[in-house]
Amino acid sequence: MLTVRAPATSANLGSGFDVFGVALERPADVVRLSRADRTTIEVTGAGSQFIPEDPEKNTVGAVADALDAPAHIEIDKGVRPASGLGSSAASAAAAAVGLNELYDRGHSREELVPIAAKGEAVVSGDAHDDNVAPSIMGGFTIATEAGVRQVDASIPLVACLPDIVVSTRDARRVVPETARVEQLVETVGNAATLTTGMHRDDPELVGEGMHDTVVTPSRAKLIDGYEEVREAALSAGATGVTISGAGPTVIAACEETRQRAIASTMLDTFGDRGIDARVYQTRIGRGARVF
Ligand SMILES: Nc1ncnc2c1ncn2[C@@H]1O[C@H](COP(=O)(O)OP(=O)(O)OP(=O)(O)O)[C@@H](O)[C@H]1O
Ligand SMILES: N[C@@H](CCO)C(=O)O
Repeated sequence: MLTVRAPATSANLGSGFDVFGVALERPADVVRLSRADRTTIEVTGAGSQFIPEDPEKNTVGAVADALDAPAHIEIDKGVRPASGLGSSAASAAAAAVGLNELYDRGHSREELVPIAAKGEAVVSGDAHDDNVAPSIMGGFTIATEAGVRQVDASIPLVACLPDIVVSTRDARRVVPETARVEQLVETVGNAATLTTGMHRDDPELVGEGMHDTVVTPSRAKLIDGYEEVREAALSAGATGVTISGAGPTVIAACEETRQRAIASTMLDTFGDRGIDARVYQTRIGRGARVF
C-alpha cells in the first residue's frame, strides 16, 4: 500500500491557455494504491457521487492501463469535480506518481506528465497537460509539444469556487477558433510578463500577466457574477483575476496581506447574487508527494 497526495491546480492563468498551470498548496486529492490482478476503484470525498468507479471512465483507470500497473485504488477527493481546479487531473497525477513507484517503472516526473494526461483524455476528450503537469511537478509549469518547463514559485492566491457546475467539455466548446494579430501580440506580452513574475516571485507582474482578451471573455458568460467578482477582488487589492482552468473557480493573485480581504469580498459578491461559494486562501505549492 502506498499513499500519494496530489494538489489541485489552476490552468491557463489567463494568457497561457492550454499551456500555463500552477500547483496549489490546497486543496488536494489523497490516493491510496496497492498492487492487484486487475484495477478496481473506490471514490470518497468531495463530489464523489458524480465520479465513476468504472476504470474505463475514471482518470486513474487510464493511467493504470498506460503503465500496465493494475491496482486497487482508493481516491479520497479533496478537489471537487467540474471545479476548474484540476479535479480529474489531481487523481490522474496521484495515480501516475504512485503506480510508477509501486511497480518501479522508473519514469521521471516529466515523463509521467503525458501518461497522466491519458487520464485527462478520458474525461475532456483531449489530453491537455496543463493541469497534470503542475500537479505532478509542482510550482508553475509551461507545457508545450517540446515538453514541460517548471519554475518554483510561491505566489499567494485566492481561489473562489461558486456552487455552479461548468464541465471542461462545455467550456472548451465556447473557445473562439480564431484571434486577431493584435490579440496575439497582447497575449505574448502578458504571458512573458507573467512568466517573469513567476521567476521573480512578484505578484504584481504575475497579476498583470493574467489579463486575457481571447478565451476568458467567452467563458466568463458561463459564470454568473464573474465580472462583479473580478472587479470586487481587484478593488480589494488583487493584482490580477481570471478564470481558473475551465471554471467556474475564479482565481486572484495578490500579496499575502490582502488574501483575507479578497477572499471575503469574492464570497460576498457571489452571495449578493444568491450564489453560495467556498474560498481557498492558498499559494503556489509543491507537486504530488508519496507518503
Ligand atoms: N478521479 C476523478 N476525479 C474527478 N473527476 C473525475 C475523475 N475521473 C473521472 N472524472 C470525471 O471528470 C469530470 C470532472 O472533470 P472536469 O475536467 O470537467 O473538471 P475539473 O477537472 O475539476 O476541472 P478543470 O479540468 O477545468 O480544472 C467529472 O465529470 C468526473 O465524473
Ligand atoms: N486548458 C484547459 C484546462 C482545463 O482545466 C481548458 O481551459 O480547457
